[in-house]
Amino acid sequence: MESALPAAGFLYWVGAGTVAYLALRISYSLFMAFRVWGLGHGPGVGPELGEWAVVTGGTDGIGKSYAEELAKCGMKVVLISRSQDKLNEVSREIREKFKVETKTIAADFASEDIYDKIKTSLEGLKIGVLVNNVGISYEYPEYFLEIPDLDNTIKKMLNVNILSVCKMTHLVLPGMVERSKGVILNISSASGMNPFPLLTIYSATKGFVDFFSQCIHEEYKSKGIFVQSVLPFFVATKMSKIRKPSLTVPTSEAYVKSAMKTVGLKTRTNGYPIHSLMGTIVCMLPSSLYLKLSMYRGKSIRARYLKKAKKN
Ligand SMILES: CC/C=C\C/C=C\C/C=C\C/C=C\C/C=C\CCCC(=O)CC(=O)SCCNC(=O)CCNC(=O)[C@H](O)C(C)(C)COP(=O)(O)OP(=O)(O)OC[C@H]1O[C@@H](n2cnc3c(N)ncnc32)[C@H](O)[C@@H]1OP(=O)(O)O
Ligand SMILES: NC(=O)C1=CN([C@@H]2O[C@H](COP(=O)(O)OP(=O)(O)OC[C@H]3O[C@@H](n4cnc5c(N)ncnc54)[C@H](OP(=O)(O)O)[C@@H]3O)[C@@H](O)[C@H]2O)C=CC1
Repeated sequence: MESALPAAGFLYWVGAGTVAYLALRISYSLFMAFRVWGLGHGPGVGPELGEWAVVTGGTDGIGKSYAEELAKCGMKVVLISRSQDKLNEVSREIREKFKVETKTIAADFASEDIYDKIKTSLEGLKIGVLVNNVGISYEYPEYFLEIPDLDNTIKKMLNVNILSVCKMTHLVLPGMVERSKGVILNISSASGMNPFPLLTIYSATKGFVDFFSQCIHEEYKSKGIFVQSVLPFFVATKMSKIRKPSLTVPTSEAYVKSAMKTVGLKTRTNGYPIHSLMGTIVCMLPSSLYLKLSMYRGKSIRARYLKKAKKN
């Protein structure tokens, strides 16, 4: 009986400590959410950082929306993607709508020999913002060994999702450091925060982007550089193949408008209020439960995709 009492006291303090810790974490998250999305603040970007913004994969989806938001802030925009026709069309739209200068570079980030051309095209530009947005995912969630053309997929996905982030940062960061200012926005994914089976290679590349962003921010924040890791859940774009936006699946325009409010305030963000809530819940789940749920989710999308493919 006597020896049970100190144990009960110990458990009491462990319990109280855990409750206090969770209460503090939740209050801090709510305070930050209110500060970012409730109070709002001016754009954390603009020509004062350097007149040009560079957006990789800037002709569709999330990248196109970043290019438009940055142009709205008065920045000149460089768009980089594969198709010159799409580049011409989107850059014309941006020039006409926002009255800013634009530049285009046609390059395929699946290749490794494009960076000399990009370097030459960017020479002499004062780049204030780099958005490392380009990324590719699976056609549909699939088991590792069943991925069509696996060897080629591995190489392509690593080049587009990882190599592009490192190489573009290498090209742009020296100028930012020289001018002691600059913002780098790296588009990771919620599947880079927590593993997402059946999107295994993709999820792992996005984990790389998240770690890379956090480390570079820590290395260069004292030089006036702000690096952000953006971790969206599903957004309605060609990549997700979700056609109809919903409460949890915003359009890319709504997503980016919201994510831009976090620039300068948060080094890691899910970018959208409901996505942040989802991120908080997911991070509190035991990892075995999370993995079971995400595997279940992946399997159900896979089944729907394969059923649809069989019909067509
Ligand atoms: C609060 C959270 C609490 C607990 C969570 C617990 C556990 C965690 C579980 C899941 C984790 C959650 C999110 C994942 C994390 C990160 C995701 C990041 C994604 C990312 O980074 C980008 C990608 O890589 S996307 C993956 C690659 N692309 C694909 O796999 C495309 C596959 N999809 C398709 O081919 C088609 O969409 C389809 C065949 C599945 C359906 O097409 P269709 O018949 O044409 O139907 P609709 O497009 O009209 O859609 C109908 C409804 O289905 C929903 N839906 C469609 N696609 C998806 C999808 N990929 N993921 C989720 N939901 C999808 C769509 O919203 C419609 O819903 P309703 O309106 O409700 O009917
Ligand atoms: N949509 C979603 O649900 C989520 C997306 N993300 C991330 O957001 C980023 C953008 O995704 P999203 O907007 O959905 O993608 P989209 O497929 O809608 O757009 C992709 C853009 O990248 C360009 N692009 C694709 N492949 C290459 C390549 N090899 N070389 C050069 N450019 C290329 C495309 O232009 P073109 O085809 O002309 O080359 C297009 O401009 C990605 O990094 C993705 O991982 C993260 C979480 C969720």
